[in-house]
Amino acid sequence: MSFPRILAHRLGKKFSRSLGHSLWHRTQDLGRRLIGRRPTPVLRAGEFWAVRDVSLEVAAGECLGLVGPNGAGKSTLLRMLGREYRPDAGRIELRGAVKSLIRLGHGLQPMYSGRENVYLKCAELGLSKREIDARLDEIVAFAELEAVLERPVKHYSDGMYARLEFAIATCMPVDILLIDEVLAVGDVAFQLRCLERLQTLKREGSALVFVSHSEMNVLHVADRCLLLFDGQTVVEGRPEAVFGKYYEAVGYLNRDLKSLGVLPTRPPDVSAGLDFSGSADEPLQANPGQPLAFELEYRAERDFEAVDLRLEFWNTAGLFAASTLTPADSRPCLAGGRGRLRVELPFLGLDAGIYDVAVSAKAGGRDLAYRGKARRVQVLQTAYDRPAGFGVMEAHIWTAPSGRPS
Ligand SMILES: Nc1ncnc2c1ncn2[C@@H]1O[C@H](COP(=O)(O)OP(=O)(O)OP(=O)(O)O)[C@@H](O)[C@H]1O
Repeated sequence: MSFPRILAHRLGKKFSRSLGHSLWHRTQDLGRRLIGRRPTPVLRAGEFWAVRDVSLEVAAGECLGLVGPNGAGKSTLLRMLGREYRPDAGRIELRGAVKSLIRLGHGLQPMYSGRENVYLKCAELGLSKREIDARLDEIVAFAELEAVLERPVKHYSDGMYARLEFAIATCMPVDILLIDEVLAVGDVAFQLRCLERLQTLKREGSALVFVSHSEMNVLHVADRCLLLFDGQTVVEGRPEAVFGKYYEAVGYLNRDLKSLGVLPTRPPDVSAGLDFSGSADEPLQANPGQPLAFELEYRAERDFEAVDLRLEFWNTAGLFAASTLTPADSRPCLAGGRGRLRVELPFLGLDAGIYDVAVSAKAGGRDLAYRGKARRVQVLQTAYDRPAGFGVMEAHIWTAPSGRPS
């Protein structure tokens, strides 16, 4: 049975807005601690609460996500849990060894090779030489660094460095793992491997606290989430519900952003005289902001005139990301039997990630088909300055052999 590994009760952490105040207050706090008293629970001149009155509990085998806008207090809370910051209020009880993955890029020896770092860091984690020998290949394969294993890690890119550090830190079960936005440096494939690794750690009984701005990553791994605003918990609950509230709150606070409302769920597959075969092949690879073209296979029980086709893109966490809008003159007529449709999107308005492409078909006001997983598309991370995200995309569709409609 799972038991709480982390218990935090009414945690608070204050910071000062200026260095002068900070030095003065720290000296006062030190004086109080020396005589066995806690720092004053009231705010002094220039101070503010970075985290205030936050309570949480994380069981073995569970992952708690911490979400919220920049400056909400997520990292400060995590650092208190990792004993890096001493709380100014409240108390923390940790049952088991704690591993923090808060700032990747500081934990390796720059002059040593990747291989030497694996041995050094794994030995620090308590593994014997024989145990490290047995894990070396797996760690290196996970980080995909076979080709550079003998190079000093100071010559690694930021992403390579972070991959090795993550692979080493998670190569064995840990009681409590604190993770702060460390996946952001890796490419999409590595992020997915990391999420799977975190799932494995959960199954092995680790308690995880995971800070991320990536909704997809949080939904993948977190069982519950806390939404923080201005250092305080405003909502706690299932990740989907917490993100729903988060969007609502952001819309409310900024006034000019609309609430996204209730997130739709993927409908069941339907086939009424028309069906699309799903494809479990390798995902199609695409780039944000670039065109995307592919073919879809269908089977129609009879001829259908002017079929209105719509594509939907659902991310791997099952969240709706985008759909297409097809011009009225781009409604193909489908001949009975088997056939293929050619689909072209001139501009792919999606962020990096893996998406299931769902296809829905209507004709004469009737639903003919809905196929939730007709294709898979992997949108690659290219540049951060390309427009991408939620939205509606233009699409042109026609029957494959006969070419473009006139
Ligand atoms: N060492 C520090 N000294 C003074 N202020 C700090 C310190 N660390 C954090 N803060 C402040 O505390 C508040 C909470 O910061 P924190 O880094 O915890 O937020 P966050 O939710 O992790 O933000 P982000 O999403 O941008 O990483 C912010 O106002 C930040 O400026």
